[in-house]
Amino acid sequence: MEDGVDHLAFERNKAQFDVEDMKIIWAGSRQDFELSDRISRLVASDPAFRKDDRTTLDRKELFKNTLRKAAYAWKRINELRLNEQEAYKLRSFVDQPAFTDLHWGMFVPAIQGQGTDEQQQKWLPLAYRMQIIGCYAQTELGHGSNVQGLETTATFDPKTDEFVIHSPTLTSSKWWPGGLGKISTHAVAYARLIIGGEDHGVHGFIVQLRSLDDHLPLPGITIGDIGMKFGNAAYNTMDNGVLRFDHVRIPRNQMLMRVSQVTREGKYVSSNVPRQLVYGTMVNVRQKIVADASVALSRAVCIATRYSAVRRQFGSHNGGLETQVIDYKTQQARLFPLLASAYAFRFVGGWLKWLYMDVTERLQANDFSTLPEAHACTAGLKSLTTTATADGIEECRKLCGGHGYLCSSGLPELFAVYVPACTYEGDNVVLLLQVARHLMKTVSQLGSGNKPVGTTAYMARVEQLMQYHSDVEKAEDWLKPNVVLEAFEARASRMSVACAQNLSKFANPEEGFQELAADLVDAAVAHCQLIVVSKFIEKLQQDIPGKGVKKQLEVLCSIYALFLLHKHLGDFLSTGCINPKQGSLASEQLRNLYSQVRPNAIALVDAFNYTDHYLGSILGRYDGNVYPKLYEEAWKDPLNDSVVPDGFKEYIQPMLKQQLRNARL
Ligand SMILES: CCCCCCC/C=C/C(=O)SCCNC(=O)CCNC(=O)[C@H](O)C(C)(C)COP(=O)(O)OP(=O)(O)OC[C@H]1O[C@@H](n2cnc3c(N)ncnc32)[C@H](O)[C@@H]1OP(=O)(O)O
Ligand SMILES: Cc1cc2nc3c(=O)[nH]c(=O)nc-3n(C[C@H](O)[C@H](O)[C@H](O)COP(=O)(O)OP(=O)(O)OC[C@H]3O[C@@H](n4cnc5c(N)ncnc54)[C@H](O)[C@@H]3O)c2cc1C
Repeated sequence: MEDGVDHLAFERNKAQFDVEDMKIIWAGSRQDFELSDRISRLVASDPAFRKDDRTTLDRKELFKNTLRKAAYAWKRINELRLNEQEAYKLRSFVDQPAFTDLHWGMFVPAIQGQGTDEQQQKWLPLAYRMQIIGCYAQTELGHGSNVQGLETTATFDPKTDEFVIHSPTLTSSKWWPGGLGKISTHAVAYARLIIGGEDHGVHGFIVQLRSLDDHLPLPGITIGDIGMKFGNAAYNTMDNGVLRFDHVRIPRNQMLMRVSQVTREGKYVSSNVPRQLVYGTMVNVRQKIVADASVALSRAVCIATRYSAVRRQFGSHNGGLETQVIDYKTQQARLFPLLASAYAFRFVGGWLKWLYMDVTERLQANDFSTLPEAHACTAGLKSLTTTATADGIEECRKLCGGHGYLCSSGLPELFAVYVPACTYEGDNVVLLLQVARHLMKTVSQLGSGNKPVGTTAYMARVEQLMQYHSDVEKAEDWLKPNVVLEAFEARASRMSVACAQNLSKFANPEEGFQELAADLVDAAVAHCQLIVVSKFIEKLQQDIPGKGVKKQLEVLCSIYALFLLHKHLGDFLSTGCINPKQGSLASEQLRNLYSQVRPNAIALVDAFNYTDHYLGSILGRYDGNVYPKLYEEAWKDPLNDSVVPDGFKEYIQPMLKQQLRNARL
């Protein structure tokens, strides 16, 4: 509370649960909470990390400022001897996309996942000490989604024991990699491996791009930034780059050789591992993106919830206070499902992290059985959560009315930084089509003795689910986890089965897949929503300590599920899982649940434990002291540096004088 007054204290006093205990649940454990709390305060209290001036800087200033912060963060990480997890937290709380995200988030994991032991021993220590800085150069001007369509070539030259990396066409120029444009010294670059004229498909190669002495591009390398992106500051702190190779030579041992190798004689040898492991880094990052979705959405929801309790419109009687906008049922129906989604994504993110760790351990033991499940879950949940989060942030902006459109609300920048998550690491529709393929394969194998496992295990009960009709009779029935779960399972399996039946009418299955793509995407969404709902329900079956905490989570879980049911009512009705009366009972129950959340709303967003620095929003201030601070902030705008603006005398005054002369004539 910067001015010592807590304008939201009366809201905080209404809470029916222990917010400190909820903070632990949100963080994952007491240890995680303490770590986040400590590092976020460290960043917030250091003036070198201030970010309130960010939207007024031009691109060059902004970029230089990003470099300064990244270097300072690295200095602090070393001075304080932070471990990997603490360092990651520090970079996240600095809250400014930078080349370091790609270095630590993709370059290092690509070498860890796809490099041999020898390659890891050579490259990782350099990367860990940041003596080299790397990026992930996969996407090209002509191809992003279609990885197999990449055109860059890596041709083996047996005479010199080297690969020749080349960009044969304009469209083969690497385009988009973060950190590439101005900073990276190295890249893991993806290229088609050509040996003796034979194309062995796309593989990863470690390529040095710039001199470690003067940072100039090495011979044969053309490199630069691809230009200004959506939003003002937002993602423009990142140097997304373009790169062309003109017959650049690298030693043979710089091909990442865990999945397949090229021998000195030029023989291509595949290890006994699936070739899809070349895509492993993307699976890793998609998993992280799901966990991050809950962070981005919760930030927006925290801002919109606090501001909705501060903002008043209409309803004043006899000069009394007007109504807090959070009390309007329409505001609740838009805001509280987003609050519930933030918690839902938090828990499914935690589960996905476990799934990823599990598949990683199995892969190390040469067990590849859960790879398709891990790919489908990471792809589908990345798509579902980023779409909902991007839409949710924009909805939060609207929930804040006009003031939400000000940069000082923090929401425009949050949206602009976040929205490319719907595209990067796989376009969300393209990824849902991968889930759909997994579902169609699962359905086609039903009855073959190949029992569906993991998140598709419910399909084993397909016959029962095809017969299912909800037995909900009253609104409270929708609070029973099994009732909700069965309805979601029945809807998802029926949508998948309907797609499979329609596909079977096509002589050419691939043609059918293209034709039915929109329905397949809907089926994939239904399946992914079921995963999120079921993981929320599973979370509630764990021991949840703290006064009133479990009750609040039960309410949020029901809101999340019933909101989806309400939003996709067409699916539930058209598949015959529920009838219209049961649909209206779900809506009735939702209204009850919103009333239960209302007194707890502020405490539920306090549980995210965000500092004012991290939120970066006047509307979302912890103390709710919005109006004086908005007023104060306006005067800081560079336009207000002078009373008469630059350009007035040049352009406006002559116009005014001309009008005056005309009027006199
Ligand atoms: C924390 C870090 C900061 C974040 C900053 C983010 C910065 C952004 C970085 C980037 O964007 S990097 C570039 C990311 N690019 C993409 O995500 C491209 C998206 N495209 C693909 O992933 C793939 O090309 C595709 C869409 C999955 C299709 O691939 P392909 O044509 O090769 O496959 P299919 O023929 O459809 O499938 C073959 C077979 O392989 C299975 N499979 C596909 N992908 C994977 C995978 N990642 N892991 C495991 N298995 C995979 C697929 O299911 C098929 O299986 P079967 O049906 O044959 O059994
Ligand atoms: C901010 C940002 C950062 C990035 N960082 C990196 C990075 O560090 N490294 C890197 O290598 N790449 C990076 N990328 C690139 C990113 O991974 C690609 O943009 C992404 O994979 C989408 O590919 P695309 O651009 O080719 O889209 P396209 O595939 O061209 O998509 C265009 C449209 O076509 C549709 N579409 C495409 N294929 C199909 C299909 N089979 N069926 C139906 N519809 C289809 C899509 O849904 C979309 O609507 C970044 C991108 C952005 C925006």
